[in-house]
Amino acid sequence: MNVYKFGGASVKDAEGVKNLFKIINTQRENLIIVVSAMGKMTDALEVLCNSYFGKTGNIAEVFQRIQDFHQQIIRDLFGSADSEVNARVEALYQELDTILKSDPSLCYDYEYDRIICFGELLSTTIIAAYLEKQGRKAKFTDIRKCLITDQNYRNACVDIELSAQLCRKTFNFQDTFMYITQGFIAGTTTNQTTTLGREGSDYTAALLANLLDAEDVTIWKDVPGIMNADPKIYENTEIISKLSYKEAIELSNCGAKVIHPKTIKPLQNKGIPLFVRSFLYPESHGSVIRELDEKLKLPPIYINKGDQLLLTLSPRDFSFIAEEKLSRIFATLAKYRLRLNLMQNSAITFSFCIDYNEAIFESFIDELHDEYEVLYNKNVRLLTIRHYNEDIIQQLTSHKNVLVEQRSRLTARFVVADN
Ligand SMILES: Nc1ncnc2c1ncn2[C@@H]1O[C@H](COP(=O)(O)OP(=O)(O)O)[C@@H](O)[C@H]1O
Ligand SMILES: N[C@@H](CC(=O)OP(=O)(O)O)C(=O)O
Repeated sequence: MNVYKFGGASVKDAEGVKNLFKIINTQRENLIIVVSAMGKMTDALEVLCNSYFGKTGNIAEVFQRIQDFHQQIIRDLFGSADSEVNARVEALYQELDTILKSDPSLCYDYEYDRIICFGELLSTTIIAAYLEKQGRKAKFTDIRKCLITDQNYRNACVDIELSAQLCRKTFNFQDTFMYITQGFIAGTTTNQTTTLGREGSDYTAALLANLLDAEDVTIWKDVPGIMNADPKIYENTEIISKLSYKEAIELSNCGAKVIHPKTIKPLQNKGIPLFVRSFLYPESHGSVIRELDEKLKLPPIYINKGDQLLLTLSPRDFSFIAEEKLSRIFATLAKYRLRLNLMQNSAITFSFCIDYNEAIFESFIDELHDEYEVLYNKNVRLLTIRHYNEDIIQQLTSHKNVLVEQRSRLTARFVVADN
């Protein structure tokens, strides 16, 4: 059995859906198709959720834009005559409308998950109907019934044992050899919707592959494979055709957007290969991530993580930054769900980089202020160079304002202020 994952970029319009059909149509093995929301629909649903929760009043307008986007794709795929797909999609709009007309609870994260899931529910409903129309029926499966998580809304943690049982029952391949299901979303034992963290559909594909012992996973992207840098930012990038799991974990963890960081572990645990291939050139092999015996000679790989906040804390009482202080700083980071992207300490300072988040910036700093003098730089970027050499460091950092620098045997990291 294989798992294919199609992200938002691959199904951003009717042409994308037709292309998905062409790709899966060549497949002869048992297959699970995992799909994300179409195009930028998760961003649009976030705006809708914020309007609903903050009662800002333009709910109807945003909701209409979301419906118009999907209706255009439906018209392009089915013409105006297909009433069945329209009925299914209309039922989803109704369900969402009912939520939007009720008063929100006090829990933003709960409201977020029950609204944001409609991106994936709409995309899989439309694509399932299109595949059926083309004569390649894929069984529509609501992942929320079998991928079970705790109630940590927006960043839920999967109950592996229960999900394994339920997923094996659901994806049993007895009456079909193809399923279509949603990435990113999941459910609780009490039928609440949860999500696995933004861009978590790659992770869903890896989880399903692990739970069902898939042969391999392919994620279809708008790039030829894993490149030595983001081809949308840098020129003259080259494809890396083979990578070890360990290397892939390091890259995604440093911010290489091409794979979600949580994706690799479930695959590594079962030795399942991950292919990253281009949906634009499906005949090309792309990249494969797997257990590798040989030591690969890799070119310098560089990752640019923008919109970072660099903070430097110095205790007001001039005491040392020791374990107790660090553990309190970590607890504050965990409270705000902030992930450390880089850290460095001296006797009386602790510096770290996190993703900048306007919504919590002030209260986070306020919380640290009593105990520390807090200095910060907004709008910096974190540049990571794996397998570095002096030439590439020179090329990427010369004439730049480097605020922090760290080097280990394989990795060099720089916090850079561009202005
Ligand atoms: N090293 C890299 N190799 C390839 N793509 C990369 C790399 N680093 C960042 N990217 C970016 O990742 C994007 C694909 O990931 P993403 O947009 O999350 O896909 P999707 O949402 O379709 O799953 C590419 O368009 C590219 O800009
Ligand atoms: N739609 C979700 C999940 C996801 O993984 O999407 P994509 O595969 O398009 O990155 C998001 O945008 O966060």
